[in-house]
Amino acid sequence: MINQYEFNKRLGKGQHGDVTLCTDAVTGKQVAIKAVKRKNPKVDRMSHFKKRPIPKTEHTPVTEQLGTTEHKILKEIAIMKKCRHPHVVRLLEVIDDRLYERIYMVMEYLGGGEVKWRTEQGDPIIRVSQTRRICRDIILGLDYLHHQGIIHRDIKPANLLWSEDRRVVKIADFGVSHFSYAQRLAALGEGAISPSAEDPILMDDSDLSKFAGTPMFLAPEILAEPPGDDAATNTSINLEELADDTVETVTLKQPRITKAIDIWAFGVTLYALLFGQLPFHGEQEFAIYSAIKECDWDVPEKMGIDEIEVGGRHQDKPKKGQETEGYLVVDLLDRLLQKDPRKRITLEEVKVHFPPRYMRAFVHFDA
Ligand SMILES: Nc1ncnc2c1ncn2[C@@H]1O[C@H](COP(=O)(O)OP(=O)(O)OP(=O)(O)O)[C@@H](O)[C@H]1O
Repeated sequence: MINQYEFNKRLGKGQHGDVTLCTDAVTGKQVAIKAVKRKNPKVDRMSHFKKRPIPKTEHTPVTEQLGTTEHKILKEIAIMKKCRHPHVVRLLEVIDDRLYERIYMVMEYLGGGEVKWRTEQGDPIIRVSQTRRICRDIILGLDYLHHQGIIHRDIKPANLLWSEDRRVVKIADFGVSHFSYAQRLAALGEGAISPSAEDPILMDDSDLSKFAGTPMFLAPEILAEPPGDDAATNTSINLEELADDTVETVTLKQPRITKAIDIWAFGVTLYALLFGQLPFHGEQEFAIYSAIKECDWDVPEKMGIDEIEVGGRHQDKPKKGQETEGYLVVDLLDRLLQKDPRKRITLEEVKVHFPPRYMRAFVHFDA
């Protein structure tokens, strides 16, 4: 028990600690508590080993423990504290246990678990209509995050959690997320906020010198610069892990972290949910990276567990109003998986053509 929370059962294990289902003895409500050790010498040694000297940026690092477990957790907390949205997992309280050097993140509990995207045989596991609902929730959640200046950096099915009744999906896991003051300013208009109003830990952008995320979901602009020597140590990573669990952090010379990387990862996620497979393939990690950077993707004949006809990767443009669902899906994927981030569709554009409340099909484009 910690404060009024009774620990029930373990929900999962993250890199920095366990997530446990707990009951709030005062309200009787269930919550999920992530318990993290402030100091994790083993993880810190590994990240120190992987890290290169931090380049100077306009924002000076705010903490001496930069890059340590403690810094990562404090940043994750600062980011989650900013968020209050129906499609973003809510942080309810933080308990700082100085005696045992632990931080407890008390979060709302999402009882439906992670969004699953494939069967053991590698087939789709959900219906196309369900994928549409999940998409709507991600778009709304992501749009909110981007307006807050937050780039999630690890959008993938495993970081999307279902509510108990499976009506709602929420974006979770802000372990590698980044706060961009410039993006926040752009969303609000100049003069709307001052940097001093922000938590100093958020203003530290030294983490932009690294790419973080899950390899199969990384945007091509992140991979554009050849990864350093330390990336070579990753070549033996199991490909199944690459798709589901592994979060890599490798130093890059020129960061290109903008909100467009979340749009790309959303595109990969949409593809995964529809087809039960990923759009880019390769025997090894670097083959996958070059496929992401250089290759086009293809589509299976059918999508969803309901096996709806897709109609092929390149389809003739139908007359307005006569678009099949397959055509609309491929069109949307095409715009999400644009290799050039400047040409990639924005969430504003997706929303204009894809009003969430009237979502008959995936998207309607005039152009
Ligand atoms: N609010 C929540 N409600 C229900 N289950 C949750 C919640 N948050 C996390 N979980 C579950 O706990 C597991 C671990 O979550 P966590 O975010 O710590 O792990 P992770 O994704 O491996 O992150 P990291 O690598 O940053 O430690 C996840 O698999 C998730 O299913």
